[in-house]
Amino acid sequence: MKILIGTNNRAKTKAVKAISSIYYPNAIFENIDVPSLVSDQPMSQEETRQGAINRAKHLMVGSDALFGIGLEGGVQEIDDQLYICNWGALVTQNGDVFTATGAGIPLPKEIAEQLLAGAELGPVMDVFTNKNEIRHDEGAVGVFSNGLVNRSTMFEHIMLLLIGQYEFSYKPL
Ligand SMILES: O=P(O)(O)OP(=O)(O)OP(=O)(O)OC[C@H]1O[C@@H](n2cnc3c(O)ncnc32)[C@H](O)[C@@H]1O
Ligand SMILES: [Mg+2]
Repeated sequence: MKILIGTNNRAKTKAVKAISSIYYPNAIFENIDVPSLVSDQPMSQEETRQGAINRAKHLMVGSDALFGIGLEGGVQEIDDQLYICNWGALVTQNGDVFTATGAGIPLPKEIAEQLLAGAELGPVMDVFTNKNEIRHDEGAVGVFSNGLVNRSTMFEHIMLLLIGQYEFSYKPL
């Protein structure tokens, strides 16, 4: 039984494997770097959700896998604050699409201003933290939650919501 992961990002991959392995212990995982077909830095909930769906759908074209998982990070402006937002999509072999959204916290003003000027969160966070590629590790959510919720834990929650909906929909009543 194969599960496809639409990214090479390590934080996302860790979340998909951790949660899927609980429910499908025999699963074999394959990472495929599919296009999200949205901006590199999605700027709304709608765009972020669409990126996750596009990735998952792309994975399942002509595939015999159990399902494909697309995970996407973005930001959304509410009331002069820029919140990170996160979405996931699970697409099955017969084309069913399940979606779920995850945690959101506001970014500090100095970070938000750079994103609104066209920068991407990943590189901006690396400069801010003086680290390399934190999008593969704790991520912005990990930094600004003081390490209490890191990027992969946050995507694990989305994975639970996706697999939960998938299992519910195929459950005999
Ligand atoms: O390879 P992919 O799967 O695209 O992984 P990614 O890290 O680029 O993740 P997304 O495209 O889903 O995220 C969109 C942008 O926001 C950045 N980003 C999102 N969440 C982040 C986080 O928690 N910490 C740092 N950067 C983040 C990311 O680097 C991108 O610039
Ligand atoms: Mg990306």
